Amino acid sequence: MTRSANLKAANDENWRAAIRHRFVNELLDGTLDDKVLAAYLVQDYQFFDAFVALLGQACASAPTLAARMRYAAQLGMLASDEDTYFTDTFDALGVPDQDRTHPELRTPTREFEAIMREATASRSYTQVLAVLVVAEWLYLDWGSRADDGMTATRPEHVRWIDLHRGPEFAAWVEFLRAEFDAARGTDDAAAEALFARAVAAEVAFFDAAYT
Ligand SMILES: Cc1ncc(CO)c(N)n1
Repeated sequence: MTRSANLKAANDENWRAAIRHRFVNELLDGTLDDKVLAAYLVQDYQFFDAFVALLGQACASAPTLAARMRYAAQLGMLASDEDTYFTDTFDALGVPDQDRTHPELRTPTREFEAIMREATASRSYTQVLAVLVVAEWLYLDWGSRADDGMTATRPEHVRWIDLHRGPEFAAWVEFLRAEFDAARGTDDAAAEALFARAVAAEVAFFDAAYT
């Protein structure tokens, strides 16, 4: 098995808890409460901030121009499609400016920020990728559940689902996994620990939207 597949299997319980989470079920069904979606997205916009910084570090730490270009392209997508989704949905749900820029951070958001800050500060391609692989692969896994049929119809739901499935997003995840599986370093233990913490944080992040 590849390193990424091994680590996913080692964290199978939390991984499955995340992709089958009530939040995902209700999102795909289109029954998600607007308050829950807003609470989630307000926290996720802060996640997004640290995530973009982490991708910038991946671009800096990548060993080849080809890989750097892939990160640059993905950063461009995030700055357009994904950032626009947040803004449009905050407008649709009436989220005030303060909550878009300076919300009170929930515990799982703080934990995710700590994980991403740690990976970014290490400047280690392996550690950066450990976190990116979890964040993107786990989201592809729940997003792909919609391929078997979903009943969500509102743009606030459908656009978020569509950002995390389909051939382009799947190819991005394949790229990240291949980079992670090929990366060689002396910090495999640190990368494995970050991977496990990130999977646990994904479950807690969904939980927090309901509290
Ligand atoms: C918490 C979380 N994990 C992963 C993603 C996808 O990168 C996201 N937007 N939010």
